[in-house]
Amino acid sequence: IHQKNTNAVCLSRRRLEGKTIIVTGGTAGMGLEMAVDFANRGARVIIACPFEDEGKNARNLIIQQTENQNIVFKLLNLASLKSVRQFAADILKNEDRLDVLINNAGVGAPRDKLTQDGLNFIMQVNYYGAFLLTLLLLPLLIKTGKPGEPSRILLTTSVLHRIGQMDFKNMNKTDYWYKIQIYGNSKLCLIPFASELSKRLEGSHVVVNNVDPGAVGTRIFESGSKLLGFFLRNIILNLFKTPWQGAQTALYAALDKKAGEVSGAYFRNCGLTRAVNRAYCEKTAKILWEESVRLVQLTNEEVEQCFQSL
Ligand SMILES: NC(=O)c1ccc[n+]([C@@H]2O[C@H](COP(=O)([O-])OP(=O)(O)OC[C@H]3O[C@@H](n4cnc5c(N)ncnc54)[C@H](O)[C@@H]3O)[C@@H](O)[C@H]2O)c1
Repeated sequence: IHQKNTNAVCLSRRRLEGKTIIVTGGTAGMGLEMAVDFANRGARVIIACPFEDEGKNARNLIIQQTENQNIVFKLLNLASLKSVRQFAADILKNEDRLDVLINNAGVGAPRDKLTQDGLNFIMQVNYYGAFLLTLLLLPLLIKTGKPGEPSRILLTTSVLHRIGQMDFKNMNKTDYWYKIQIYGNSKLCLIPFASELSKRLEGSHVVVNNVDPGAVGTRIFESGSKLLGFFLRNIILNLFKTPWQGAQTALYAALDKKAGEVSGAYFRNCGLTRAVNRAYCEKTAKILWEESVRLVQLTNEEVEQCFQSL
């Protein structure tokens, strides 16, 4: 239904005065580019990550570049269920609206195998953390969305979802031969999550979509290996999109009028496309939902509360 923009640049001229946008990981890479763009359009932009210095520097840089003072940095560690709950509670208490939630933060290389919550580190940052945060912020998103002007949730996936697996008996397995497998698993989970959530939000003015930025030259896959680091910096990164280019699909999905008319969809290169077929199995999506609720330790009453204002 959409004309594909082959230059893959978000052409929207929409202004965002009076709107509030959260960009997780809006402190580096593509997230920082998104935050600068939203700030230039006049939005209140909340950026979040677990690193105080990175966050403060990013906030200063955005204010300097855009002259928009309405930029907030908040600590958020997606690898901790407690931190996600604290961040969400702070937002629900202090913000009166939330127009766009961009679940952008992600990690590629494992730091710790398991987190304090007993979950696989990459799975928790890339998937469970985004799952919990999104559910907890639903009341504010539902309150903000209006007919013709929905609030929007974006979930950042990757072409690597294609190598992903979902083994419900072993969701937090760490001993894969290729570490990139866990990254693929986490990115695959975000697709049935978007489908299932979009169904549960039917009748509301909230849309939820996946965005796939393509291959982008950021620090995400930097590891301790000097040789790999050399290849990444000098060879691979030059072939990839720049962070600004990589940010364009998320900007399109957050701003374009037509992109706000679909839910449960997958965007790449500023246009609609589809994920791998098995990502759309309804039965799998339902099992994944239940399993995720259990693993992020949400009670059924809490889940009901998230949707209460529907
Ligand atoms: N770079 C690529 O080629 C590529 C391709 C497809 C998808 N993606 C996805 O795009 C998103 C952005 O990646 P990027 O390439 O800009 O990476 P990046 O490493 O430059 O930025 C990642 C951001 O996430 C934040 N972050 C890291 N750990 C966190 C945690 N525990 N809690 C909260 N925030 C945390 C970082 O502080 C940073 O702001 C990620 O979800 C990534 O998986 C990237």
